[in-house]
Amino acid sequence: MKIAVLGAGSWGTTFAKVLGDAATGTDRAIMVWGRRAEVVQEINSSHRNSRYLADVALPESITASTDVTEVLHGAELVVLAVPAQSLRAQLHTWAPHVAPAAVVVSLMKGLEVGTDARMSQVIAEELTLPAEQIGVISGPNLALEIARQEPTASVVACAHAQTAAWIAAVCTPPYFRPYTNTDVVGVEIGGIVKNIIALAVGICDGKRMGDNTKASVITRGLAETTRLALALGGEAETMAGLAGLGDLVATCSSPLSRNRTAGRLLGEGLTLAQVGERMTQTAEGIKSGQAVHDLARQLGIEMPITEAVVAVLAGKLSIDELGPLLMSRDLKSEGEIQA
Ligand SMILES: NC(=O)C1=CN([C@@H]2O[C@H](COP(=O)(O)OP(=O)(O)OC[C@H]3O[C@@H](n4cnc5c(N)ncnc54)[C@H](O)[C@@H]3O)[C@@H](O)[C@H]2O)C=CC1
Ligand SMILES: O=C(CO)COP(=O)(O)O
Repeated sequence: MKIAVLGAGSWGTTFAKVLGDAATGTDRAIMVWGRRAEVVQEINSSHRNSRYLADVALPESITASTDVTEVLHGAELVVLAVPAQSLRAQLHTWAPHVAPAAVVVSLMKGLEVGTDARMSQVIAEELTLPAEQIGVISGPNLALEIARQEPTASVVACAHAQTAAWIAAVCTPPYFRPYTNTDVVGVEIGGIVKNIIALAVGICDGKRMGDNTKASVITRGLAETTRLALALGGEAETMAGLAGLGDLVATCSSPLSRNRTAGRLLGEGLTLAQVGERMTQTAEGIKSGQAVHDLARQLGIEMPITEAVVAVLAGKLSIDELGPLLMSRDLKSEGEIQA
């Protein structure tokens, strides 16, 4: 079996390792596409990607190339792990090389700015694939912890349960346990919005705020994530699961999170441009925030934390105004779905 992983960053490389470790001793071949020749060369010569994964050793079944034609040739599973805003343009180039029967899986947690499309929708449009060939993987999945083989659960979602089960069976090494779900919308929305909530929690950290404050942001963040997911046809149970609550907790708690780190730097007083200079990896919430905000507006959904974070990112709200703005909202019942 051949598997193509497009994107040799933190999560793409880690997921390639998951795929390799899930099939030790078989003839599975995993080929990774990377933009940078030096990253590709290091994977091939030393079985490492030190730029993203320090000294983690990669399985020998993984090879890499900068030539996407070679990587996609004969791949029955194609895994996509590039920054969300770059996916559509990349798929224009990649589409002719994807086998018509291939199952395509998104690892990405972003919403496309301008179209408000989820990554599974971008894939469906650009590759003209049916829903049964499109999967999404999301959950509390900080790449470096998984690369270090720390036990982790995740969610494989596909509208067709059989495809989800097939994908899950392909990516189950001893340290990674995927659960299946047919709620693609809920799984994707959970992964997208938690990045924005993590920016807010990071801001709290940067302002040296305590755990009550952060737990309040996380919990109300889940409430607004759930509102959006339900409005789009997602399920409340998904939001209480690994791709909702699970990912939100992991991302908002971990110093490994790029989104929380970006928020912390903003909270410490750096400008967005200065944060951008410091970050070497993708913090999807910074760009997706605007798309989530636009989508919520269109649907008439209140997402106050997202709205406030987006205003901060746009320079329309100062960090010091953020807390008082959220605290002065009208009082309401916790049970109100539209609150
Ligand atoms: N790192 C993590 O812990 C996790 C990341 N994700 C998601 O996976 C996706 C990929 O993230 P990471 O691998 O962490 O990011 P990363 O920043 O570590 O790597 C991104 C990769 O995409 C490449 N890239 C950058 N701009 C590009 C462009 N315009 N066209 C094509 N390739 C480009 C980079 O060279 C790099 O190989 C994101 O949507 C992220 O939210 C999801 C779960 C865990
Ligand atoms: O999605 C992630 C964990 O599940 C990674 O979060 P960050 O992109 O904030 O690092």
